[in-house]
Amino acid sequence: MSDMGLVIVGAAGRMGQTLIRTVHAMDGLRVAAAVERPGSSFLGRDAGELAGIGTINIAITDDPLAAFAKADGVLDFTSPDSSVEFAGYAAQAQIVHVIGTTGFAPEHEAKIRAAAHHATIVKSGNMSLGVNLLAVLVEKAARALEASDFDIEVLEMHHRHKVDAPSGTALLLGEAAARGREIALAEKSVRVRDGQTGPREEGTIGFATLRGGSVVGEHSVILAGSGERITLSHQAEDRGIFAHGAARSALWAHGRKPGLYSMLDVLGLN
Ligand SMILES: NC(=O)C1=CN([C@@H]2O[C@H](COP(=O)(O)OP(=O)(O)OC[C@H]3O[C@@H](n4cnc5c(N)ncnc54)[C@H](OP(=O)(O)O)[C@@H]3O)[C@@H](O)[C@H]2O)C=CC1
Ligand SMILES: O=C(O)C1=N[C@H](C(=O)O)C[C@H](O)C1
Repeated sequence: MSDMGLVIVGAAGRMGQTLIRTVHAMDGLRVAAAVERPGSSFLGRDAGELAGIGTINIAITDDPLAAFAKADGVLDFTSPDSSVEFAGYAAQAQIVHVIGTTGFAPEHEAKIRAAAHHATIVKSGNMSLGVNLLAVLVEKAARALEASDFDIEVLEMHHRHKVDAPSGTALLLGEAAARGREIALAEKSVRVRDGQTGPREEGTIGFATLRGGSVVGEHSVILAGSGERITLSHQAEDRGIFAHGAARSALWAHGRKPGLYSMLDVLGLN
């Protein structure tokens, strides 16, 4: 069988460059095209040279429709509005769309669900094996420990360039805790605390966000009881873990029927 051809959108970004290196090195996959925005200073540059692996004869283009038409799938770590647009194109082309972008509003999520009637979409706030396994552990811990005894807080730190908060991973871990507690996260999350907050409300899930320097991604879920505390955590040391998960998702999704899947489906952890 021929290699699966993938379009990397946002090819010049931190994840885009990591994806170019990962896909180029991986058996069964090839870089079919690399896309940046119209007007980008990277247009026309060779995607391999930009990613530090030498020429791969793929010039960065601003034409996603033409790129999607000749590919089997798309790896997308861009922005919420762009990912919604790309999901529409992936639906038209009836191909695989792996979405790693974070920071979606409910309106974006609804449009992605609609696109998944025709595209095979894998979407996750964190594509690493470690974080998805952590989510399974968090769900179990939250189920085992009563809300009256243990409070749950999610703490995250990322590099100074990150534009959304809480991180997609923090929300994914919060959702896992909420599943364990059989509550709706949207009704029980406390995303900001400032000033005279009053005491902590039992059963809520709190979020705290740190930003600075070059931190790739650190997450802790703290289950705090009286006299003891459990901390489940993950440190990402290299963006390659996310790119590897995205590439693996594309291979898993290839030939599968349209729908909206998660990394838990890909990893068989669901
Ligand atoms: N799920 C996961 O495992 C992970 C998710 N992420 C998420 O991925 C996203 C990107 O992160 P990161 O790589 O650090 O960000 P960067 O800003 O470094 O990269 C994003 C790139 O996408 C480009 N882009 C945006 N919109 C378009 C468009 N319409 N067409 C073509 N190119 C576009 C940007 O161009 P421009 O600068 O011109 O806008 C930029 O080059 C974030 O949402 C982040 O949270 C990151 C790591 C792991
Ligand atoms: O923006 C990032 O860098 C990351 N974003 C994802 C998130 O929002 O959780 C995943 C990872 O932590 C890196």
